[in-house]
Amino acid sequence: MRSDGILTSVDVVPEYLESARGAFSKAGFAANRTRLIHGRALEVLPRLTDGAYDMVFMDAVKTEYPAYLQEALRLLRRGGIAVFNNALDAPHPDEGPLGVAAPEAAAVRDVGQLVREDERLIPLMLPVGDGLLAVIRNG
Ligand SMILES: C[S@@+](CC[C@H](N)C(=O)[O-])C[C@H]1O[C@@H](n2cnc3c(N)ncnc32)[C@H](O)[C@@H]1O
Repeated sequence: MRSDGILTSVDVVPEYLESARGAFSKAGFAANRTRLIHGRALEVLPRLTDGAYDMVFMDAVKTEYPAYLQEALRLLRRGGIAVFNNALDAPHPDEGPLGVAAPEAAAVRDVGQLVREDERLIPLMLPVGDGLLAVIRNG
């Protein structure tokens, strides 16, 4: 982040937010550099300011990824980046040969299609972990 950047994080588990608060403090970030919001992503994101964010990183409920994309595009400034974790989820032995559970896999595929169809967006698939899909909002 830039020296005047602020990180906003949303989670449904208060203990995780407290853990994050402790980690940021331990890493030397002043309390006013982070904003930790308790709640469900699809209830909190609509309350955040349009065009005010440089990056939106998503790693919560995969079936909600298409809705997160719509929220992220509204929140990002032009040139900002939306990043989806687990975009190339590897097969899991408990979940059969198709890998991730079908509705989750379908939602991740839907994000890919939405990104391909939107001429404002530039996608980049990064081979990190289970795949990071980065989407630049170019318009
Ligand atoms: C895979 S973990 C995120 C891990 C984190 N990105 C990291 O690298 O340490 C998913 C997180 O999403 C949170 N979560 C689950 N459902 C959510 C929702 N509807 N809205 C916001 N956060 C949610 C969980 O509590 C959990 O902390």
